[in-house]
Amino acid sequence: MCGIVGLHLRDPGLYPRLGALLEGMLCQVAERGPDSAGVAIYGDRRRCPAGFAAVSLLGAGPSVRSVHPEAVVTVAGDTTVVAAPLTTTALADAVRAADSGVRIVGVGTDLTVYKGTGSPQDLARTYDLVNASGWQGLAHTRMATESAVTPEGCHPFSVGADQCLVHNGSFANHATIRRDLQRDSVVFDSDNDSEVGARFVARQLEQGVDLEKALTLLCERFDGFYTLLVTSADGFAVVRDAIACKPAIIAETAAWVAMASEFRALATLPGIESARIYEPEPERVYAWQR
Ligand SMILES: NC(=O)CC[C@H](N)C(=O)O
Repeated sequence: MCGIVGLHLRDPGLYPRLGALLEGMLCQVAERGPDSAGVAIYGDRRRCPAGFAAVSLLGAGPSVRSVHPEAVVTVAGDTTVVAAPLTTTALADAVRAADSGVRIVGVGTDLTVYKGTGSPQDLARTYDLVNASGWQGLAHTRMATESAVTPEGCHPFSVGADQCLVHNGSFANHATIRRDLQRDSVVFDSDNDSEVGARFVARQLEQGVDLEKALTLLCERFDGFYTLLVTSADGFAVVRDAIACKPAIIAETAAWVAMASEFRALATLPGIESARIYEPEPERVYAWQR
């Protein structure tokens, strides 16, 4: 199990409703992942003001408040979000200097990430998801297969600026790929197999490969089961393994692109009656750009 939902808005008129639409979608896949739930929001200027960077943190102490005089700090359950008028690198460095025990689980100039264990419905309230606005968002409900039920093991895995990956399934050869990446100095935050996928994609993007190609390379390298939704500063992409045994459905209208593990999560989106609805084919990358 595990539930995935994602919404990429094309119509700016819907931006104020992003969080409310996403919360409705998330609640429809709650029982697919009762262990934990995570959310990523792109473009909510209340959470990450224009000209600011934001970092999402686990295990943050009060000292992170001192990173910048204009810092905006929000605590949402296990996650603390700190936004400040700095570059992403300067903010991450300042946060680590202020609190050496903190784990950074999201960073970007347009992105805020929330993770926690517990019931997805409760967590949606904790993250104040209903009031989020923005142009893109995704959410994941987790039933753990590969690592402990902890906030660190929760998806999304956001390991590069403004990037996120959520996964339904399990990678069979993740330990081998983890070792290969570690040999190339890649550092991991959790034992989760999905983090290996996120680190692999981040590495490709870092080397100048686009999101579509990065996911094609992932299909060549990773064995096992997966439906993945991967997002970047301007992208939204879906891919499934060669057997495609994990469910996925995509719907598109002129106003939005949406994907979910199950159709019922899409059933109440505005305009769904006239959407183009289809099941993504095995090992084909579906990608959209803002
Ligand atoms: N049930 C799933 O799809 C789990 C996804 C992933 N393997 C994890 O443990 O987080």
